[in-house]
Amino acid sequence: MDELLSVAEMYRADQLAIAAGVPGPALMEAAGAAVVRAVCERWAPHPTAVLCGPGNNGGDGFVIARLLLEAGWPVRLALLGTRSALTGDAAVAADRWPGPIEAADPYILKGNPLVIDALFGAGLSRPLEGHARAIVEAMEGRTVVAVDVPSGLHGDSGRVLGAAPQAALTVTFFRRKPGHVLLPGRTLCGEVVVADIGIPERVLDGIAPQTAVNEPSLWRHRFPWPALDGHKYARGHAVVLGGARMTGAARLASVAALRAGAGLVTIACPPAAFPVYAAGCASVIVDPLEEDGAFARLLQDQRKNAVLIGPGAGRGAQTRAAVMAALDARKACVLDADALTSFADSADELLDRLDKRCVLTPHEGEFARLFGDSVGMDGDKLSRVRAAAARSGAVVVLKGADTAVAAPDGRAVVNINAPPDLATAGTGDVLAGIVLGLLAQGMDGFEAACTAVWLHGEAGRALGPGLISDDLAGALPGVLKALKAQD
Ligand SMILES: NC(=O)C1=CN([C@@H]2O[C@H](COP(=O)(O)OP(=O)(O)OC[C@H]3O[C@@H](n4cnc5c(N)ncnc54)[C@H](OP(=O)(O)O)[C@@H]3O)[C@@H](O)[C@H]2O)[C@H](O)CC1
Ligand SMILES: [K+]
Repeated sequence: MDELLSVAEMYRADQLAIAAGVPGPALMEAAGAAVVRAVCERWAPHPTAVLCGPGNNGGDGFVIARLLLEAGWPVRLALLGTRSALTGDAAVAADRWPGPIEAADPYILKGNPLVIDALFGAGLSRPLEGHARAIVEAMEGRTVVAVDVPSGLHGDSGRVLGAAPQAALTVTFFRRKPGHVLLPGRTLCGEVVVADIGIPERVLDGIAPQTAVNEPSLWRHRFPWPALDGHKYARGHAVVLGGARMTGAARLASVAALRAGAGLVTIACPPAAFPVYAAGCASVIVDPLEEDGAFARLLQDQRKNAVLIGPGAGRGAQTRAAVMAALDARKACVLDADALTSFADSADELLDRLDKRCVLTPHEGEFARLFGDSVGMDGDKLSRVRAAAARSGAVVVLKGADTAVAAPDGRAVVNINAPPDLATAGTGDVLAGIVLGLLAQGMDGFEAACTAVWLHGEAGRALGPGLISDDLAGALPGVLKALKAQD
């Protein structure tokens, strides 16, 4: 599993490693050596400036400068702050640096195309200002190798505090932090190398991380592959509420639910729209809702076990009533788009009714409308999605290029396989449909959401530039085949 450790958890990992007998200076030596290894694998020796900060990130810098010098590289080292203010392992590392210590002014970058950024790492505590900010800004246009994180990037949030350089390579230690995968951090880090510096894996038992990169090892063992002796009803009967006018959304979602493995999919729609839906995918059942209360009656069929409401549903009382009908019928639910926005003025009415069999799939705008009052929009993506899941009791998928998924019990993942090509109309409807298809097959809400987000990203990658949402469901068989081959 690819855990993501918060800054506090990373410090804990350090302490646990030291308590287990790995000396602090040995960790710093290994950290520096790992950076040098990564650098030497990518570049031939050329003039390099190592910028060291006042803490242990700077200590790593002193090790790196010494090892590069020993490897024959032309190296200059500059320190932000004074040598006498260095303490602990950083002071030990500075003692072992044989060369001059220069002042960290932008001029040191002149003539040094490669910059090792060891100014601030996990200990960044406030926005960069003044001198620190000036030297970070002066790195623009150079090839930057960041130690742990680009200085100014916060390891928990992925946000920039004041300024941060664009790194070509970031070498971090033991595990990545959320800031390496959340935007804009992920972009600023460039290539990320995770180095083993001798922290024993078992320290994770004492930390029990709750955050991970979304990858198949988290949920593959629960994927509902069809049984040889199964039949279609064993694979669930999913229902999609179709709207009167934006009919494409429900059609995209229904096909995606089928491709994700649901045994049957029904679109329930206004009678006037029946011909449009019926002319769509032949594998989808279309059921016109002839009179008031017809949707609730349709859901009385116990075999219909999962419901999607929102894509193209229209905003207002009718959609709110449909959501309440699905919740009253105790179906596994995916609520997306208009189903979320319809509760913008009465969020608590919805949030008080949800449970972990409900998956909400908002983008940032829908999230603000539904959770703006209870959770707020100031926090980073991971904190907000976690707070939203805790508030609602539901699984929340906060969509974007760095989609994050949280369960009400505190578990969360960040998804990293989605290409930018997925930023096109209708792809959210397809995602909602994949979640629906997995819920219909009995997957638990959090696992269904994580699986769906990953499958959606892989389908996007398989198609690449030029993809439109109509293509995505068709790419799922190939993605699923490859996933199955890994078993
Ligand atoms: N297992 C590991 O991950 C290992 C990591 N190592 C490296 O250690 C750093 C973390 O070191 P730490 O000393 O805790 O923190 P930093 O070096 O990142 O920064 C702390 C100093 O920076 C000052 N600071 C913080 N923010 C600012 C700012 N905006 N402007 C100016 N100065 C700032 C801070 O000052 P305070 O006043 O806040 O105290 C500190 O002086 C980790 O990232 C790794 O690189 C080890 O090598 C071992 C293994
Ligand atoms: K750094």
